[in-house]
Amino acid sequence: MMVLPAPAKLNLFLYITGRRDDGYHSLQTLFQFVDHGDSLGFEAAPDGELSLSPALPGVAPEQNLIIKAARLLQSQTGCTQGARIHMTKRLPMGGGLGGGSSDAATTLVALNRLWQLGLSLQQLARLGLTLGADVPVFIHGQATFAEGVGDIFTPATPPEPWYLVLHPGIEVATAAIFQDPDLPRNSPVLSLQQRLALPWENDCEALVKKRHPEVAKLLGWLLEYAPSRMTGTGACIFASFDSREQAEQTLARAPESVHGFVAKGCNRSPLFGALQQLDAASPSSDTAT
Ligand SMILES: C[C@](O)(CO)[C@H](O)COP(=O)(O)OP(=O)(O)OC[C@H]1O[C@@H](n2ccc(N)nc2=O)[C@H](O)[C@@H]1O
Ligand SMILES: Nc1ncnc2c1ncn2[C@@H]1O[C@H](COP(=O)(O)OP(=O)(O)OP(=O)(O)O)[C@@H](O)[C@H]1O
Repeated sequence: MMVLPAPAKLNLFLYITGRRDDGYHSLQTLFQFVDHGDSLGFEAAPDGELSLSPALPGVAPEQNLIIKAARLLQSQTGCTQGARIHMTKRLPMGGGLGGGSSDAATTLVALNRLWQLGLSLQQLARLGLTLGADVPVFIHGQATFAEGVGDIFTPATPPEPWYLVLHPGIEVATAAIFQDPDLPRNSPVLSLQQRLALPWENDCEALVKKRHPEVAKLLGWLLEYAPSRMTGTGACIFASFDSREQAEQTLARAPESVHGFVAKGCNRSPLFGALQQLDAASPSSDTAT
């Protein structure tokens, strides 16, 4: 079985700079990966058959982004092969950690390899964008300053601290936040250098705190220990630390009902480290470049 990670992302900052006529928002955001996430296992199956286990509570298999990604790849390439996919879900859903998008990205990269389709990362990213706004970032696997509607990328190398990520126990619907009239949408468009030099903020944070007091309460608690922010449209929040120990000590002090994890920031996605290990084990296998 080919086992590959589907890591979480953090939006180290997120500014909303406008709204297009189609309702999508223009953003300036800095993506970084962490070395914690879901894990997916892939095995070839005959006759185009696709299966996923275990099922994700509340998500019908055909709605799962893993199956959607696999079907998309089959239909776009005419591939008649199938796959049995096993999922170890660790990332909370609707957490702003990009779990669904990361699962879709890992599925596209893995099946391109398993089925020997030979698509480039560029081609996979273009397919992935139809599944979710963040899928291309996970496919390119490099920390990125994203602009436009999240589709214009400039590689970036922010510091790679240890993070404590906390989940306030609620799910935030991304679309509802983007539809809320109270969302600020007028941050200035600045260069990456300017953005890096200014304090890092998230334009969705005040609104999500207002709509979800659980987020406000937990963020207030975490800010006592370290600089902290929300990722994406929430609900998760994160704080950065110089050492793993400091992050773990803070997690140990968190209120009992709060779930969280400690992870290292990575400017290169753990997915690509895992693919390199597969290459080293079988150098002749097909790899997207
Ligand atoms: C804001 C981010 O969390 C930053 O990482 C993501 O770009 C959101 O990614 P996502 O949850 O995969 O979002 P999608 O499923 O693509 O879009 C969900 C909804 O968010 C809104 N949306 C999303 C991205 C964007 N640039 N403008 C938007 O207005 C749209 O209403 C869309 O229907
Ligand atoms: N494999 C999957 N993993 C997680 N969610 C999935 C998956 N497939 C479909 N979904 C659906 O997508 C929704 C969003 O899940 P996801 O974990 O990607 O949210 P998120 O972390 O808030 O993403 P983002 O940071 O991109 O806003 C879920 O509520 C669920 O209904």
